[in-house]
Amino acid sequence: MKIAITGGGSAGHVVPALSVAAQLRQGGNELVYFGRGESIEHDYAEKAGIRFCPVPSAGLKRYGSWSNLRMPFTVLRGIGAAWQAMRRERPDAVMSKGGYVTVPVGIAAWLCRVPVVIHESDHSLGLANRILARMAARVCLSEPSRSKPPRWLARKTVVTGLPLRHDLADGNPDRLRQQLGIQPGVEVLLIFCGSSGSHRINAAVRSQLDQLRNRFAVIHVCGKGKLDPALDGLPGYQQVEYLHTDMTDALWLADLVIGRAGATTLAELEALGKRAVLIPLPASVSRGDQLLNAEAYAQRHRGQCRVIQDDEALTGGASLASACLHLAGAHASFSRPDPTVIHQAANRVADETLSVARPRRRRRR
Ligand SMILES: CC(=O)N[C@H]1[C@@H](OP(=O)(O)OP(=O)(O)OC[C@H]2O[C@@H](n3ccc(=O)[nH]c3=O)[C@H](O)[C@@H]2O)O[C@H](CO)[C@@H](O)[C@@H]1O
Repeated sequence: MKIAITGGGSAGHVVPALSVAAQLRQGGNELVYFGRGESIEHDYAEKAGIRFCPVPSAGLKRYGSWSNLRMPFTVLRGIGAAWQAMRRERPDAVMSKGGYVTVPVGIAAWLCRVPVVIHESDHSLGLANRILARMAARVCLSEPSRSKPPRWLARKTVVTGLPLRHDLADGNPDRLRQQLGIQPGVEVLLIFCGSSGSHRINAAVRSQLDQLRNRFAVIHVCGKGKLDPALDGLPGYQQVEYLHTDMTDALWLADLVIGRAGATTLAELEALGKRAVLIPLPASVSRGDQLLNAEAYAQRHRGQCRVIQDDEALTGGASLASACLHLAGAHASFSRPDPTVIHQAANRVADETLSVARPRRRRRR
């Protein structure tokens, strides 16, 4: 079969999309990725060796912005580009992982009668998935819905779990420890805030570096363009913009993680049994799912997780440092993850996609 994958805007969508892609490829299926040109999805698809079809798209800014006026026209252009690519590529199904780029792709697939499977990681459907749910053949969820869905939606919904990064079972923490020159026995604090980093959390961490470095070797993933050159070479502190292939090793190496509460990040921390200080994205700048994600994680991992609100208290940084010191040395439940469990959700989404695929005739290239 030939499957088109789409999903983008942030790694929280792209990482799971690629783990489903890896399962599909293992089963001998042909892949093509639909996403925005020069984007995070383009980088990841290229690294995974998946052919890429660029599709223009734009999302709605939650704070009033003039660019919202242009958005419908960009989406229309995107539908046109995706429609043309769909007619050329003739995929048998589309697996759509969320993010605004999926809207023109999903609509074009629906117009071309290509079955679409969507996956939602969060507690409630994101805007793109809400738009595509009616057109989708299948709606995959990470966990059972908290509210009763309408009958038309319940009929096509399946709970698959959240596809975890496909190399999560293969971490090699010693390699990274050696590469970064961290002494054996020193506890490692890994800080990363989703895929783009957070100015506010970076500032809070930097204001407490002396305390944190006293207790931990600190690996700070700051986000693109968010490094502080003044801190280069500071003993016990390493800053990087982004971790690509090293991310799994960093997750394995970390004794404690400071992060946002994106669903993909939390699923990774959960799979590896990591202690965490979570600072969920506030409802003022999101639809509030991270608050629910963080609360649920803290309840499941009592004594191993602290949740701090992103407010004035965070800006001072002291609450962040004291939460880290409180959790330092706490008993952690890390265990080597079982690869079958790691690949389970990606496998299920791949199976759902193949089950709705409609084989079509393709022109010979
Ligand atoms: C601001 C926003 O809308 N965030 C949403 C976005 O999260 P966003 O994409 O920001 O973040 P997530 O925490 O869900 O996932 C981040 C992913 O990036 C990876 N990573 C991160 C940093 C790095 O240097 N290298 C790397 O590989 C992480 O391992 C993880 O796989 O999608 C999630 C899943 O739908 C939602 O729950 C979040 O609410």
